[in-house]
Amino acid sequence: MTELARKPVSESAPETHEAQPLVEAKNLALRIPVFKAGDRSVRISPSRLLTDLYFRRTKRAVTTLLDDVSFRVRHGERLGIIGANGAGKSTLLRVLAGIYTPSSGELIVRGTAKGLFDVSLGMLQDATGLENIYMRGLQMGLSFREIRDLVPGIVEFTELGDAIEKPFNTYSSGMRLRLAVSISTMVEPDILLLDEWLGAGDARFGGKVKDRMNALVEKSRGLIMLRTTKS
Ligand SMILES: Nc1ncnc2c1ncn2[C@@H]1O[C@H](COP(=O)(O)OP(=O)(O)OP(=O)(O)O)[C@@H](O)[C@H]1O
Repeated sequence: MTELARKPVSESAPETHEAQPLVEAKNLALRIPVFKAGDRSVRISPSRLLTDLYFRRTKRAVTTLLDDVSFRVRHGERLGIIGANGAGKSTLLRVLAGIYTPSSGELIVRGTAKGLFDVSLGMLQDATGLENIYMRGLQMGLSFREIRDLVPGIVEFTELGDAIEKPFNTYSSGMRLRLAVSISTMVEPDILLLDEWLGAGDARFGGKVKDRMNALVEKSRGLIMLRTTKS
């Protein structure tokens, strides 16, 4: 396995040559250390020490979430990744979106790869809906001016009205979902990463979300979508 690099994933996405794949993953692996609750404690009880010694437990375990994953996605292609619960599908999307850096292997992403998954991730509980729009927009690489231009459309889509000025932690779960989905769909990525098809809120809002997602799918140059198998 080659030591990795998520090769320059240019956010300012130069027009890529259509002959080049949008995504090239070669032998990707992701290994992360897993801490047990007691690992960070300075107190070690004698019984805990003896148990760890008996089972020959090392202090830090490393778990392999992805191993030897290779694939390509070309312009116009739609790739479905099917696997059982816990197979590593969402983890793979997070690697493609740049949230996790692979431990080894090679990943080339030509263009912007953004996902409609973990939609509520990164919301600031004490900040208002509007402030969260700005925060998430900046995290997505947009400028203040770009966000400001997008705000009216986002706010309208949420149908939150004046509540957009209220703190996120005062929102109902349906309101949170509306805001999160509206923010997550505000930019059109080149490569769209979908974790199952999102069902959002009530039936009417769910219909709006479906329409918006269909539009994003049509505009994207490539699509990677997850589906969980039953067993
Ligand atoms: N940050 C983490 N630390 C430790 N283990 C993790 C972490 N994230 C995921 N895992 C583990 O990695 C495995 C893969 O998780 P992942 O969420 O990618 O699976 P999935 O295929 O998307 O599952 P599902 O269909 O249930 O959503 C699981 O066993 C999960 O417990």
